[in-house]
Amino acid sequence: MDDNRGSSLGTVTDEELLQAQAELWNHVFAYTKSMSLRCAVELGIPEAVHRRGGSAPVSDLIADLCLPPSRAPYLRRLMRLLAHAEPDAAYGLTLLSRLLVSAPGAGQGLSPFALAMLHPIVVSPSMSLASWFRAADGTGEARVAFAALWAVAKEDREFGAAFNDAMACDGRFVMDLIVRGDRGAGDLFRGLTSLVDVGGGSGSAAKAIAAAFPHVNAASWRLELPHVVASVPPGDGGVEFVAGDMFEHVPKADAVLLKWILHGWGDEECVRILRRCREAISTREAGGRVIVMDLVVGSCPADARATETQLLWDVMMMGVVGSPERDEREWSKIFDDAGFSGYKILPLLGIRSVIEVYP
Ligand SMILES: C[S@@+](CC[C@H](N)C(=O)[O-])C[C@H]1O[C@@H](n2cnc3c(N)ncnc32)[C@H](O)[C@@H]1O
Repeated sequence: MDDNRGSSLGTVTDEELLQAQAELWNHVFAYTKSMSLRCAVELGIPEAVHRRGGSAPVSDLIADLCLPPSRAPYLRRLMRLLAHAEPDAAYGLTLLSRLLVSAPGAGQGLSPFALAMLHPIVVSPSMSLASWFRAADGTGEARVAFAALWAVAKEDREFGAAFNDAMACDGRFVMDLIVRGDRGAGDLFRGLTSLVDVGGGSGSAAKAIAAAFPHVNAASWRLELPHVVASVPPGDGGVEFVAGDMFEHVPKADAVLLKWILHGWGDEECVRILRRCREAISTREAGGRVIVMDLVVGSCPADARATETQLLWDVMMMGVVGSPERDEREWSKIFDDAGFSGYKILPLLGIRSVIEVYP
């Protein structure tokens, strides 16, 4: 194993690299915390917590603030992020509500200051989580609005190129760790004779797997949307591209890789994708499995900073794409609903995990 990355840094271990990546995300998504605080203030949460004597379960907040009941799981996520930084979540919220509602001498507290300083223009252009929370129950229009924002961003050529670069860069980063196998991840692809990388993007992950594991190389595909396939030169990286839609059909193979796919979709869509994957893979006895690379919220309980990064991702995904990250219980439910018989979570990628899901 060659652990020495770059002479100026001396020896950098895989663990440190993963920590550095999490730290980078903490900075990148720092605005998510401000966005969440603004949302809480706009919704009147500090006042509601204050009226309830300093603490209130989410169900009470939903009722007190007349928010649609369907928003309860999302409000729980928002409060989870806001409360996380405090050693004692309830105490932290009490303090926050005191500060914002009744700071001594401030008369009306500091809410107006927080609102001004956390104005959407400062925090995040054209995005108001609070209006999403207030949106009428069951309409889903806010999700559509966020999805539309996301789509506009993706249509922006500069953003599109940056997004694709980011994905390709992550594919190389993760696969380098896995392929070198220092963390026991090398076993993931052992024994497989074929693999489909569903939503494989630029293909950096599939290419790394094909190069490192020639037995998989014999029959590997990347399934991508037709316009993505059309944009890639033929013969790129020795991994064949297949144009298609993962909701309709996944080509047959021993295993399917879903790297950073499912966290972008709601539960129903995930179950549909996973059903197609289940139809595609070999039996469990023959080594068939779906390899999910995604975040399992709560997978690093002893590391408060890592957990914070997970919660930032959670609220960021909830706000931008409308689909939050999942904890183990939530993952387990969608695997069950898609007809899988079991799964194993391997916390191999820092704040992200590899989940092997068995037919
Ligand atoms: C977040 S990117 C992940 C890319 C890659 N797996 C990675 O981790 O770098 C999601 C990918 O899914 C692809 N995708 C979206 N909808 C799809 C569909 N219905 N069928 C196949 N691929 C799809 C997108 O084109 C995009 O490349």
